[in-house]
Amino acid sequence: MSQPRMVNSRYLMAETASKTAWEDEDESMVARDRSGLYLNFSNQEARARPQFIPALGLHSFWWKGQYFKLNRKKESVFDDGASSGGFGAFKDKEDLTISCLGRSPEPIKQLLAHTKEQYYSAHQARTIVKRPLPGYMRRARNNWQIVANRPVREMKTVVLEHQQKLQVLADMNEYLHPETPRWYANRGIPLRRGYLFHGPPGTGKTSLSFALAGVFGLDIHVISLLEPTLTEEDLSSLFSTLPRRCVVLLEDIDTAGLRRPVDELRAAERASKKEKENTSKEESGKTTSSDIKELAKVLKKETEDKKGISLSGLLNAIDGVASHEGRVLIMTTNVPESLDEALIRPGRVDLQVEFTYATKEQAKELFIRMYEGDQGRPQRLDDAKPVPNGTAVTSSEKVPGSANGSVLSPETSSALRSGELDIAIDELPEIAHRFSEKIPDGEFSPAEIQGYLLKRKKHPRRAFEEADKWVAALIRQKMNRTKVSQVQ
Ligand SMILES: Nc1ncnc2c1ncn2[C@@H]1O[C@H](COP(=O)(O)OP(=O)(O)OP(=O)(O)O)[C@@H](O)[C@H]1O
Repeated sequence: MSQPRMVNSRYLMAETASKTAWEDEDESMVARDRSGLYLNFSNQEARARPQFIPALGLHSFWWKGQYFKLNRKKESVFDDGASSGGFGAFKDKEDLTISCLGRSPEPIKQLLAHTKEQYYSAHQARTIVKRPLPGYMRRARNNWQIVANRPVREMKTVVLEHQQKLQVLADMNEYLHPETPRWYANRGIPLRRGYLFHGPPGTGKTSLSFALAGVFGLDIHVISLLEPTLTEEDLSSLFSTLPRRCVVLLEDIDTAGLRRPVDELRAAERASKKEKENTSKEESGKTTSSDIKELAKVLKKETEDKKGISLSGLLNAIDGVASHEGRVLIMTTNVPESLDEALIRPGRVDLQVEFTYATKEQAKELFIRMYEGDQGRPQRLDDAKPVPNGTAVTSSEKVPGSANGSVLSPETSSALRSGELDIAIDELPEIAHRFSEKIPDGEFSPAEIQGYLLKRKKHPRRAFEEADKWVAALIRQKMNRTKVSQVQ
């Protein structure tokens, strides 16, 4: 649609432009209620300006001095659902035919290369998030669906020990290097890399995974083992249909209740045997071996009926023959101790990263990040400068007011100058420091601190002043193990 001839074509189709949550919107298109105080989104789509695209049929345009014809054809085809094992249904199939004058297909090849380039430059600063298709739609060839296309999460927004970040970045950078596959192949090592991110909830495990996908420009494939319709066969086929390079995020592997059918059964058998023995001693040998067999049968049935992914099913998927090589697997857990050793043995997990409750230093960084101006540009490759281990770190990695940098970023300065915040320009590092002094070391998660600050989004001074009360209330809440917070 960037072709002037196409935009001015006399045959256009108007589409309601539905936007994703991340797309910029024109404020003037949003109505207000009668008081003028609150935004009102009723009939938002009807009010939005339509988007014009070439109508079905024949169009023509010029590109780089060459005349092209574009034919848009749409037809309904019947998909009998045989490949998906589902029900048949009519589906729209669209064909775009591009032709040009002359005998050589070269101009068309160039045009396609150009469109591809345009598409990628528009999507460069975004991360595509994919999840498994719903159970009934899974197909042999593609089981993944795009669920989000969001702006890249910049690495600097994940507050972690600098060294920790660098370690993962360097490891992943080396693994993704084009020469790595040959190196692995020459040594007969399967081309896989696995990380275990462990730590309490809300400490940044998922955030770091997204930021890593952003740094390396990879799509992220998220699987929750808690998904009720996910079978072991699905899991294997999901792993076998991954793209060449990608991040796979297996969340909360501990809560999945990975069952271990054989072990469980044996343990149950042992327990029941013992119980029987005790009873039989008491009842002077009335129990027969057929009783035990009967019980084992019932237990076996129960185990088989249990839904979910077994440990061997998961191991099969992540390193079985069908498992795609080249991917980076990130597993996250709140309770690493509960994991089976087999799951985290070297080769399956190559690097463990521990996430902890926030230190004072991290609380300070979170404070500064919260009140930074939001004119931040998406991270670009030319913003990155190499560090000795070969990994790129953005210049904004240095945190204002922290040990490794003391200057405010231009965005922060401009936000402060524009009077959006309730403090003066040079006060932020000092207030951030004084705020962090009030936060007990290693007791609150970054998510908790972020939540508190978010409620005082434009008021760093208030956030600092009310921190004592909030800290005391949160400590009380944690001690009493109550979910109800007194100060928010
Ligand atoms: N280290 C951190 N730096 C910056 N933001 C963080 C950090 N930890 C948590 N947050 C914020 O807290 C929220 C939850 O974080 P995230 O989902 O990454 O935590 P998690 O460790 O994966 O939690 P869970 O174990 O519950 O999945 C996010 O909004 C994130 O921005």
